[in-house]
Amino acid sequence: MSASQAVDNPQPEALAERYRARLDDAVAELNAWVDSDPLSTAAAAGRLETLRQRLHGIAGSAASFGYLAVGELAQALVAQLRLLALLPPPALAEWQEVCSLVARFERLVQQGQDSEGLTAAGASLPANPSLAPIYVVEDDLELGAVIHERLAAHGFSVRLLADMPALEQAVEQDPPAAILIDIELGDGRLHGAEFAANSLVLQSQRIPQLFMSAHDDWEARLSALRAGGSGYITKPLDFHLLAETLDVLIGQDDDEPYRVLIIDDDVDLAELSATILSQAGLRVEVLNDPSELLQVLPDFNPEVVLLDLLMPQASGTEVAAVIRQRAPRDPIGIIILSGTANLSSRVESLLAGSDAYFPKPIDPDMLIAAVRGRARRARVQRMAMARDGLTGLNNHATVKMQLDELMALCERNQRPLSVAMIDVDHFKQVNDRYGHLVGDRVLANLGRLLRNGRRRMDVVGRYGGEEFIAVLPDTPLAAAQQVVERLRLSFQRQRNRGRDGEFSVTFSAGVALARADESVDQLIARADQALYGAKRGGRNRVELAPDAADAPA
Ligand SMILES: Nc1nc2c(ncn2[C@@H]2O[C@H](COP(=O)(O)OP(=O)(O)OP(=O)(O)O)[C@@H](O)[C@H]2O)c(=O)[nH]1
Repeated sequence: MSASQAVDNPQPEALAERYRARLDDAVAELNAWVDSDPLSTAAAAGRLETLRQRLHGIAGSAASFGYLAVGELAQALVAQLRLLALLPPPALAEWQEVCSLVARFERLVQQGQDSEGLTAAGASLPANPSLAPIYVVEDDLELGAVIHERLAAHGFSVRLLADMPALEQAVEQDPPAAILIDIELGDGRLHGAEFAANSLVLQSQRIPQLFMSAHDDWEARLSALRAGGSGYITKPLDFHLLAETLDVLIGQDDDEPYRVLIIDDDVDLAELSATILSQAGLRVEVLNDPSELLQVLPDFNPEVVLLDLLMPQASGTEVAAVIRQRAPRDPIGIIILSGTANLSSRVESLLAGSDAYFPKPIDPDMLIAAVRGRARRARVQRMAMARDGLTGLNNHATVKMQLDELMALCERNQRPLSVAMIDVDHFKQVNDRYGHLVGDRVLANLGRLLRNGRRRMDVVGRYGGEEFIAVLPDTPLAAAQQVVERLRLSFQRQRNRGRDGEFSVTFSAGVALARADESVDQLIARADQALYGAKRGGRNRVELAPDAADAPA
């Protein structure tokens, strides 16, 4: 295979078969080794190390193929072989333990799978071309294919790469949304992390990196951290946890500069602070008269306001109080700068709602750090307030506000806009049969699918309970229908884990095209009407609301 090639992804059934053959080979090799009286041969140490590595690979991958107990036993064998290698021969008691573990390993392999393994469903989800892919570097190709399959079922588009040079090349050609690297590539225990740490290509890009490893030790975690890893996940992989971790890593990717409003009657000082902050990459607006505050706040919507304490029109303390009164729940940061070291004015300004009080002159680095830190926190908190806690999607109020803005924009530009209301089918039965937590997970999966399946300009949100909304600007009805159909098929293929096995869930959807002069509520009501039609028509389908041309008069 050439360095830049992505790995072809074999069918899951073939993979399962291949994995079983790999286990059988390992059993045969272990038995041959035990029979060869290894304690007395000179080449024993080398062979033992090869076997140990082989078992280590199995320990990391077996659970993903449904051999949970085999994986656990392989782990125990690895530890026992390590011990054997350390002790001076003949370590008879340890050797007997190895023999008994090998016999148990063989029995477990013969018993077959004991947990959820690889199946065909979900293997061929359509990749969403508008979503930047996740690059996965895994030289155990079977495990790589499982990761590919599982992440695809969670709505990610995945590209599998066999080694780090292939990753570098792929990243240069087409940067991914995130990278998942097996830390133990090739022969080295930390090769993946070491390569990443020394790779100019990877270090020069700000792509989130996540490392996976069969080890959970300090050295491995530290090397992943030093390589720039933002996450570390252990094998056997919990794919839900992996998907959630990737969600967080990808969600952190926010390039929009922080916004700072400076209010200071001293024009020169205000300009100085503005220059320092602009050069640090922040967006800055300056007001020399605080009475203009209420006009500027809604449009500029800063994350931080930097206030002078003593101004002729109003004190910084009063301005801080007005900002807090105007929106008591808004986590906007307020920093007061003052030449006076007077304790009572400091206390007063903090009581009025400011977050920090710094004496002038403030050191530029200190100013940047203070503003950035508060801006980041304000942005994260604002995002959390605008989002639904379970799915991470926009909540009801936010999505309606965004729909309102997008409808106005599309109408101004004479572009079509479609809205889809999506409702999980028979969701009550899911809760009743598998429990609320499993139901929550189904909703979270649908949320992820919608988020990952959308184009940049689309807005998706959780409208309530098990109902979701997708707003598709610049999209006529037929195209919207196709988008929602694709999502419907993907969702139906997702496999969810319940206490008595796997199950799949479907949704119904109604799609409506916005009419001129229609309100947000009217548009949503028509999409809801179409959704009702889809439910009545048997569920697991997408219905269209009649558009203007053939709508009843
Ligand atoms: N687990 C979980 N369940 C929820 C959540 N929000 C709403 N539900 C449940 O979703 C179910 C919705 O049930 P129904 O409105 O009767 O509809 P349905 O069973 O989905 O049936 P159809 O929509 O007619 O296909 C109710 O049992 C709610 O309790 C949530 O956040 N988590």
